[in-house]
Amino acid sequence: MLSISNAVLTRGITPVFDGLTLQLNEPRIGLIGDNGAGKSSLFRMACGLEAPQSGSVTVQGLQAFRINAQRPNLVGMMFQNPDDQIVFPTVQEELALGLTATGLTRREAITRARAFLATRGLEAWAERAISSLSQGQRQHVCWLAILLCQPALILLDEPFASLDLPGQALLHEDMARASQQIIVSTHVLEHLRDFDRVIWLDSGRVRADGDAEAVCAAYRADVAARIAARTALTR
Ligand SMILES: Nc1ncnc2c1ncn2[C@@H]1O[C@H](COP(=O)(O)OP(=O)(O)OP(=O)(O)O)[C@@H](O)[C@H]1O
Repeated sequence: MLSISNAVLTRGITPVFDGLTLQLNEPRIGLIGDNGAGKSSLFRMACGLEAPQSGSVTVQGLQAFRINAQRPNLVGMMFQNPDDQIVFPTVQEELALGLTATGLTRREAITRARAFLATRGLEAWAERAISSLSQGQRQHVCWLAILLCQPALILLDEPFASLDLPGQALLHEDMARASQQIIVSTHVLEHLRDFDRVIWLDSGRVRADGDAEAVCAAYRADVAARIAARTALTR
């Protein structure tokens, strides 16, 4: 599905990836690693927001930078910060945005968005101003927008970060039901327990890749060792 081949990405003078290669085909893939490891950058390349200076990134064989123009519903991305994503003032307009990209008129899209909110018991949200929602509620709106549009590949960048416990449980349930490929970056490793594959990124390189439990255990052990070394230094 998502193929990254020898991608080199540099931001200003900061090297992010220096020849990253990954074939991502499993239904559920987790991305873990320290702050700055490159998780969001990988997502930005995968949805075509950022192109590598060399190498290629394709989704279903289509160059990622062409997705927006040629198949806008191929990849759905949920940003770490919902305010980087939401463009419309009300919930129903925001949800309708992705639907209009699939060919519906604005009126049809709004009707569909309202009906969808009703199926989730959230009809009261339809005309609510986005600015009146909490951070977690905005993240929920971004997730609803993805569910509504049903993109083939879903990228979730720290989707649990602002959600309360019921919201996290709901997201889990929705993900379990979804038939699409989903790639999730998170610092909360428990969320990846049932995943098919986890990749640990370390300074833009793949440090470990494979079984979810094994990769998470390796990362936890590395973090514990670093903390212990730091504690020993400060004694
Ligand atoms: N807007 C930016 N301008 C310049 N460099 C950036 C920018 N955003 C990220 N970087 C750099 O790109 C590299 C990868 O960052 P990225 O955001 O992909 O990491 P991440 O793994 O998603 O981190 P986090 O866990 O904090 O979300 C880091 O070295 C970071 O400093």
